[in-house]
Amino acid sequence: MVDRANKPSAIAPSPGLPQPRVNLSDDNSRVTATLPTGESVEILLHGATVISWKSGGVENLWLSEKAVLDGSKPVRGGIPVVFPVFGGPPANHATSTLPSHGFARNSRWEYLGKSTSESGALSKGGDDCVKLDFGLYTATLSEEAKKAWPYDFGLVYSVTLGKDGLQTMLNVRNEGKVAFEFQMLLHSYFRVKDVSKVAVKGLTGVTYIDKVLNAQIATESNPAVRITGETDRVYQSIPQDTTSIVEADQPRYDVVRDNLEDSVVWNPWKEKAASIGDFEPKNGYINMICVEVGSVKGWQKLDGGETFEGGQIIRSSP
Ligand SMILES: O=P(O)(O)OC[C@H]1O[C@@H](O)[C@H](O)[C@@H](O)[C@@H]1O
Repeated sequence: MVDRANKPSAIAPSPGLPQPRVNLSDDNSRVTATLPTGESVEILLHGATVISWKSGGVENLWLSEKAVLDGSKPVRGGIPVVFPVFGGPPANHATSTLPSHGFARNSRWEYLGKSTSESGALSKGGDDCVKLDFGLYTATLSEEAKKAWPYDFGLVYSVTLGKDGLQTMLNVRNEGKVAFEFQMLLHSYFRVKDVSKVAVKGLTGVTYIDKVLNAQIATESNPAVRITGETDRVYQSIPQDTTSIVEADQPRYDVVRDNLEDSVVWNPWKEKAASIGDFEPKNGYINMICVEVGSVKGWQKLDGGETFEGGQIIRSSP
């Protein structure tokens, strides 16, 4: 055998790349995931509520110090999932006996497992993001909720943590033969340093219902919506996909809607925060703003076997 002068050296086996770490707590109450680059997310099985999302070492979500995390009531803060009705249910509708914002945020979801994907919206290749799936079905619903909303449904909520952001998607499936109508909303509480320096952009020209002003209907003329008092507005049929939260003129969060047309902008301000028992500290309204993506104008209707999927990608600039 002739020895080649420029024999290639043996290819070294590629060292194991660091993987995302995923942990289900010993009491089966929460799932945490951390990327090798340091980003992390924490989700309670109660409500499939994301209660923490950190990037660049900074917490992006506001969580009340008095938030009840034991499953006895919805979580005040993080990202509660609102389904199948937004706000107080209307009389004469199939949701009429449900609690405000529905049952999803107050039900125990099942953890369906993790996957890493190279093709997701937040992936740039390799194992650089992790997707956590949670399920809620008619069979696992409380008897009370089952009675109040007697449809055969399945929800899969996927939370994907990437280096560049967080994606949360809700998939709704009608598992039965009878059609049902629903609304959905992802009630994100964003953490800010000082809400008086915040502007919400991307809503110009959009019609909204002002819940603080007796549900008066108005059109947003301001390219930068500022929060100067109690704010509770339901922006409808928004043509622009992205709503941006800017703080002290610096980009802070971009909220990109996926197959959802509406967004609620909410801040309780001083008096309302004082009246909410689990809202602490009482001046915490200074450090939060809710921009909640959803489908809340009218109803989504699903016939038997049909599915709907909608959600958001949030990018943070800490
Ligand atoms: O206190 P809850 O049920 O969590 O709701 C908080 C707020 O949620 C917002 O989505 C509503 O527009 C507000 O009207 C409401 O006050």
